[in-house]
Amino acid sequence: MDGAILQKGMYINGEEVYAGDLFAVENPATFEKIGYVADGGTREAQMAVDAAHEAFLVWSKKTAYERAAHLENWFQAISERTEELARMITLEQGKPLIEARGEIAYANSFIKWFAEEAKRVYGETIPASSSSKRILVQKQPVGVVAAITPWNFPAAMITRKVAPALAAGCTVVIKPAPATPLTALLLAECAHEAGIPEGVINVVTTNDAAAVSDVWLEDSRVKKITFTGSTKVGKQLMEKAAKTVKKVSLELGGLAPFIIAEDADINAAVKGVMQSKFRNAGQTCVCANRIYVHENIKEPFIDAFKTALNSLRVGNGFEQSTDIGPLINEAAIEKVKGQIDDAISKGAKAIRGPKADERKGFFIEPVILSGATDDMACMREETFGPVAPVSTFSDDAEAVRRANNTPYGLAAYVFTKSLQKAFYYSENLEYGIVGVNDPLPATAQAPFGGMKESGLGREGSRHGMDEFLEVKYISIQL
Ligand SMILES: NC(=O)C1=CN([C@@H]2O[C@H](COP(=O)(O)OP(=O)(O)OC[C@H]3O[C@@H](n4cnc5c(N)ncnc54)[C@H](O)[C@@H]3O)[C@@H](O)[C@H]2O)C=CC1
Ligand SMILES: O=C(O)[C@H](O)CS(=O)(=O)O
Repeated sequence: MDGAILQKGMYINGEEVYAGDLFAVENPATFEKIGYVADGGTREAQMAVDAAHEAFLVWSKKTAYERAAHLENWFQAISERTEELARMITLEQGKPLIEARGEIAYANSFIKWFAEEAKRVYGETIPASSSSKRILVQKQPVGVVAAITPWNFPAAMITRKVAPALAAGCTVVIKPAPATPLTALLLAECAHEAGIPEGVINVVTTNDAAAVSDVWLEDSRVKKITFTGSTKVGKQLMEKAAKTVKKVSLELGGLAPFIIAEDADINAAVKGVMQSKFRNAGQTCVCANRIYVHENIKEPFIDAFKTALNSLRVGNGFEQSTDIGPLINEAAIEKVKGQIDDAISKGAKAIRGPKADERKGFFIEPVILSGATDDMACMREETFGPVAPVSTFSDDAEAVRRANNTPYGLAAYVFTKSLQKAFYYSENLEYGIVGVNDPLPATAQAPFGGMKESGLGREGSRHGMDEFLEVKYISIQL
């Protein structure tokens, strides 16, 4: 092993912990090893819950104002290390540096938002039907929370869970994706610097996700599982959580329809689909996955879309000209290529954008698939890549029917200038998030989450606090 590069232990009970083995973290744009990280197992998983449980007894008894102050200090520490954090995201995940900087700001906005929400965890009194009784309702933290997070937003998917958990008075054990553990450890370092007490935040890095998460799922001291990732894994976690009736929040896969109504501003629609489709190389759960354009405006839309596609640059995220970085791994490349081949075999026409310079890396050029039909894999399965299938529709009812014809229900988009169409679509689309002329709706102030098999619960907004709180009814007989 090259001793010159980064070597990091886990962060448990305020200390750096090694487990004997290490696993490598590689740059998806160059295949270079950027660091080695401790490969935790069941012992470290247990240690983390022990630490979080001990810390919960004190952290949960702090006032909301004390917890808010700690979160504000964490926010400040992250703000001061934004560039370092952003560069780590680009190194281990590949996204363009400008997007990585944006992710740190987005991640930090949850810490700022929930530092404020901590002070607004209101209870209530309810008029009793008996004159000799008084009814109180209090909200209390659920306890130790286990967070299992993905590689596509290695910072934001952690703070979107940890910030409300800490604000509510919970403590956390985190298992980041093995592809992007270094960002998670840097966030923990910022929390340590900010003075968040030992045991409140714990990070267990591992190449054996199931071994670590099974310890947490079986431990009755862990009261909640919060997960972002594939629907397949989300279902497995939900099933295992049932054994100890843990609370569960799931942000799972999407299959976002992007509908362009007959009256839409075509240039605005093209700009919107470029932002939604190609952000993070298409590796977001809310990316436009299926583009439905009214048949009467298909040609001008495709022409404008093709021009915009050709302006994209594929390359290393550290190069200022890069719009699309690498995908996360070989399996992602194979999955995306498979969907493209399937579409072409079923009659789609591929309009390919610029290739990456010939060099290493999990690069794939962006592509529009014109003439897409709903039987194609790219129209039925989450792509997680820079592929834009375009299909036409004749009327709004058809567009809604086809958009809803999926087990997924995370995000949907509609571009129109008509108020009537805006309300028709937004009220009839079966999705937790509907962007009306807005391709980038995600923000800390708003509830983010899916319907159907795209998940359970909401992250962000005041709703994000409820996921980490128990509602206690206190009845007093006078
Ligand atoms: N909704 C979203 O934001 C995301 C959706 N995905 C979808 O999932 C597909 C596969 O991507 P992956 O990164 O492989 O997602 P994944 O669901 O396999 O991984 C997400 C997290 O779950 C962990 N994990 C995996 N298997 C586990 C198990 N059996 N028990 C406990 N934890 C486990 C991983 O280590 C990672 O931390 C993507 O192509 C995409 O379609 C992936 C990442 C984020
Ligand atoms: O998991 C994801 O892909 C993110 O939640 C998407 S967003 O929050 O950055 O829009």
